Amino acid sequence: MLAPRQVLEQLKARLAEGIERLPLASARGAGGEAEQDLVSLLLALPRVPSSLPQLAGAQFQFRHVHRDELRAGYGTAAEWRAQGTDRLRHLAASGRALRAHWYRADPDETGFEAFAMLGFAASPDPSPMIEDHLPNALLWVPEIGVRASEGAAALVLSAPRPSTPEALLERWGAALDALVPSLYEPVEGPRMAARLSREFAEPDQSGWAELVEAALRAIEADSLQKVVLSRRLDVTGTRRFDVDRLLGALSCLFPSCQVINLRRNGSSFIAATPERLLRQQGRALEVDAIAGTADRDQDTAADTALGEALRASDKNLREHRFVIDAIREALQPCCSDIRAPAKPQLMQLSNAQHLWSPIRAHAEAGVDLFDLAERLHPTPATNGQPRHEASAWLRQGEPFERGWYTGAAGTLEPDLSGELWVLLRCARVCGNRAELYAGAGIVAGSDPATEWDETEAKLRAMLSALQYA
Ligand SMILES: C=C(O[C@H]1C=CC=C(C(=O)O)[C@@H]1O)C(=O)O
Repeated sequence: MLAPRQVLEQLKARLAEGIERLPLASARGAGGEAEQDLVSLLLALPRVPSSLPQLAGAQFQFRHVHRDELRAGYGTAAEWRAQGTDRLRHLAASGRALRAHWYRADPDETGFEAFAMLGFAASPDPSPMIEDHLPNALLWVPEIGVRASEGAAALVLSAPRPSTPEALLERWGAALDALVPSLYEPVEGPRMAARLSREFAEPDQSGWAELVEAALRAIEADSLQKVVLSRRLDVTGTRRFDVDRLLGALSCLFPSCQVINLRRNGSSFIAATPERLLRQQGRALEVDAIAGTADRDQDTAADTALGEALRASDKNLREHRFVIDAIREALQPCCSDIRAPAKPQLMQLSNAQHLWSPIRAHAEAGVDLFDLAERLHPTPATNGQPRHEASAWLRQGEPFERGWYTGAAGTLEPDLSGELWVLLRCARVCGNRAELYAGAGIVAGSDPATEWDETEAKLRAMLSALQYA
C-alpha cells in the first residue's frame, strides 16, 4: 500500500499533465462574462481516504456508512448566495449558467463527476443571526473535492477560468500539500464520556405544552391539519468538542443516516439525518416520507411491540399520510409514474423508529434538483399542512429561529441532478458549546408529554455522540 507521501507525490506528478487537458482561456465573448466559468480536473486517488480531516477554512462533508459513500469539499472555487422567497430560483439561474460553462477533464477515467454543495436554511427569511455562520442559501463549488464509493476514490480540483497552467499548478499543488497527507491519518477513536450540561432550553417543558395546546386549538378550529413544532437545547461540554470524533461517533451510531458537516466561519453545522428530501439520478427520483415516531427498547420483544404499535397507530399513520399526500401533490406537475408503498415501512435507528415510505417517480425532461427542491421543501415532515398556513403559524408561534435545522443540504452534479437531505438530528457546534434542535409533528390527538418525550429521544442522537467527541 502506498504511503501518504507517495500518494501526494504521485498526484503532484500527474498535476501538470492533467492541467494541460483543461481549456483555460475564457471562451466567452463580450457581454457573456456575467456568470462564472469553471474548470475541474479529476484525479484518481490510489487509496480510499481513511479520514476526512478538519482543515482551516470552509469545508463540507457528507458520509453514509451503509452506502459506503463519502463526499467532501475544501476551500472555494466559486460560490453563490441567495435569500428571500426567490432564493432557489436565483441559485438555479447560477447553476444553469454554470452547467453550460463547467469544463471537466478526467484523464484517469475515474468515472466520477465534479460536484457542488447546495444547501439552504429552513426559512427563506434573511437572518443576521444565522448569516454569521452560513448564508441563507448557498451553492458552493469547493476548490478541492474528495469523492469515494465502492472502494474507489478521486479528487476533484476546481478553479475559475480564465486561468494559466502556472497559476493552477501553484494553487492546486498547495491545496494537495495541505489535504492529501491527512486523508490517511488513523481515525481517532472515541474519548472517555464527558459530562454535558444543559444550559438553555427554548421552549422549556411547560412552554412546549402551551405550544402544543395552541397547535391543537388551531387544528380543532380547522385552520391547520398538522404542524411540526420544534425546540432548541444548548449544552456545554467539559472540553472542546472534537468535530472529527463527533462525526466518527455519529457514523458509528447511525450508519444508515447521512452524516453531514458544514463548516464555515469557525463553527460547524452537524447532522446525522435519516431523511432524504430527494435523490435525482437522470430522470429517476426517490423521495423519503418519514413521519411518525416510536422509541426503541433493548428488549427485542418489547422493541418489536413498539414497532408494531407504531405501524397500527391511527395518530401516527395520519401524521405520515400528510407527508405522502403533499409529496405526491408537489411532484404531480413535473413527474409521472409516482409510486408510494401501500403501507409505510419501519425505519429503525438506534434512538428511535419511524414510519417510512420511499416514494419513486419519473421526472419530466428538463426538471432539475432546483425545481424539485423548490416544489418539495418544506414537506409536512418538518412544517405542516397546509404548507403556507403552517409556515405562517410557526413564524408567529415558535420562539426561536430554526436556521438550517429543517433546511436541506446535499451535493449537485454538473447536470444539475443530485441529492438533498433534510437537516434533522443536528447541532451547531463551536468550541465546547452545541445548539441542538428537534421537533415533532402535531395532529389531532397528539399529547404534549408524549411529544416532548419524542423530541428527547431525537435529541439523544446528537447528545450521545457529543459525549464521546
Ligand atoms: C422534525 C423532526 O423529525 C421529523 C422527521 C421524522 C419524524 C417526525 C415525527 O414523527 O414527528 C418528524 O416529522 C426532527 O427530528 O426534528
